[in-house]
Amino acid sequence: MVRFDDVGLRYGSGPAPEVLRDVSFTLPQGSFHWLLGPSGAGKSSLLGLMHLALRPSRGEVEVLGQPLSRLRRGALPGLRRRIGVVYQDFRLLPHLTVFDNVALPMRIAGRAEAQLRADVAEMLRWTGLDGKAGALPATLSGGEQQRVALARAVVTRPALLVADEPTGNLDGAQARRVLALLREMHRLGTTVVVATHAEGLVAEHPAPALRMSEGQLVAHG
Ligand SMILES: Nc1ncnc2c1ncn2[C@@H]1O[C@H](COP(=O)(O)OP(=O)(O)OP(=O)(O)O)[C@@H](O)[C@H]1O
Repeated sequence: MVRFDDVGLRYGSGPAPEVLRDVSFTLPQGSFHWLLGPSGAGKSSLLGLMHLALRPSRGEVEVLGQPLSRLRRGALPGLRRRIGVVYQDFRLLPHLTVFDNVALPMRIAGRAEAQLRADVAEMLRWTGLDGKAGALPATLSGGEQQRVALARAVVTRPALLVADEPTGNLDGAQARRVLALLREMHRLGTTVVVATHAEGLVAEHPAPALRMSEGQLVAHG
């Protein structure tokens, strides 16, 4: 479950204006939501709060049942590990192979190498990348890189998956494929939030949406 209660966010200190204002909503565990709104509306900022990269300037953010204001500092890494993130710009590590990029969160979590190999191999099959395990990111197409980013985000089977424009640079077929994988994660029980400008894709996959405008939530349903 994700709950925002009267959340405001301002970057930096001082009198900068809030980029998010009075944002309140609840996403039930296991739900799928689109996050919509024009460029600059605050979608990435909202997702940053959701995956705990940012802290609200006011209000309460509760993620996976944990209100952040009451979270012990030492509990933050463990909570973060239960959240998968697909970044707008992929953020793959260029010197690591596809396999090692996908394995990274499992290695950070201290998983045994034998178990990890099976899970990463399964994830590469699932995303249609099994022939690319040894490739470096720079040798892949945009769609392939996007699928590596997705495989890395879900390999630890996160309870919450947050995706920022995951079909941004993809053609229609690639975009549909990435979306099918996100819907499959949702079917398996993960709470999924997808920020997008791709209204065509949204029309093809009707689901509840959070709609942002100028830092405020203007529709939820
Ligand atoms: N690191 C930052 N420091 C200062 N201001 C920022 C920062 N990141 C975003 N902003 C500002 O916050 C506002 C919301 O930006 P945000 O990236 O959340 O919007 P968005 O809806 O995700 O846009 P897009 O669809 O173009 O990705 C914008 O005015 C932006 O300039």
